[in-house]
Amino acid sequence: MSEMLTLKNVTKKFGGLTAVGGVDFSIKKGEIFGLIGPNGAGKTTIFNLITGIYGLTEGDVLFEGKSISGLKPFQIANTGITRTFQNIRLFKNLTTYENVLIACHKSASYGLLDSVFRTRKFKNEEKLLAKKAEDLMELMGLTQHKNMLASNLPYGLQRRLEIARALALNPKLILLDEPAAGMNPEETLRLMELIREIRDKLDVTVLVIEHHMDLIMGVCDRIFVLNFGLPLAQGSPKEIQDDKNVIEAYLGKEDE
Ligand SMILES: Nc1ncnc2c1ncn2[C@@H]1O[C@H](COP(=O)(O)OP(=O)(O)OP(=O)(O)O)[C@@H](O)[C@H]1O
Repeated sequence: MSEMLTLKNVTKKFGGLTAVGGVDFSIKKGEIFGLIGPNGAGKTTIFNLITGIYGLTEGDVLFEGKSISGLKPFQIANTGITRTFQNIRLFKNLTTYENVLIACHKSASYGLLDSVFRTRKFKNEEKLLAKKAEDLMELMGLTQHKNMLASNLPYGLQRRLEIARALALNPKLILLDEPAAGMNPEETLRLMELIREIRDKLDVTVLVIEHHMDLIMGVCDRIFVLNFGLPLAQGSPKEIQDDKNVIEAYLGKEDE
């Protein structure tokens, strides 16, 4: 498996606070990679550094072997990295279908005149984009809620809709920021299956931040643990579960 994303000595300081310091990890193509750590450990900051929302203080981020540090967020999205957010960001007054379809239109190749004169090119492409939106809704279990306003969807489905929208941009790598937040155990289990399907059916590599340990341990190939912005451990779910430092970071020392 070739390396898809590589973080080298990734560091972000906010004034005197080192939110992320000296983080190194590599994600291989086709992996489901987990990023965990206690609250405030720096996980979302790492997503913001990868996607260009924040600039790096030190270090480098490479995507498919090329540095992407310094690129603007839209340029990074164009290389094939998309994400979801901890606080859901949907078009609340549009339907499920419209939310996905708008994102699909990012890949439309027809011009303004084609759309004004409704040329054959326009009509053919519109059909393909509609089919793509339908397929994504099907994959994410949203078809029966197609015409519901995003604001009226139950919370768990809004999270799935966010993922469908991120997938509509044809990513090679998707970053999921706490996708199971607010979900019940049954919804979380379904989400685990969906994350596997995204990797297996769409050939998308996944980097996921999550506090639900059942999800992380059940779905990830490898896991990276951050504590106070610093690397704490890296390994398979079993290795992480048995790691003394990780147990201490989450539960505290036995004699405390
Ligand atoms: N824009 C910012 N300005 C100043 N400090 C920030 C900024 N963004 C994050 N921080 C700080 O950086 C640290 C890491 O925050 P971050 O949100 O990345 O943690 P997290 O691991 O994602 O936490 P959680 O699990 O609670 O979402 C925190 O101390 C936070 O207050």
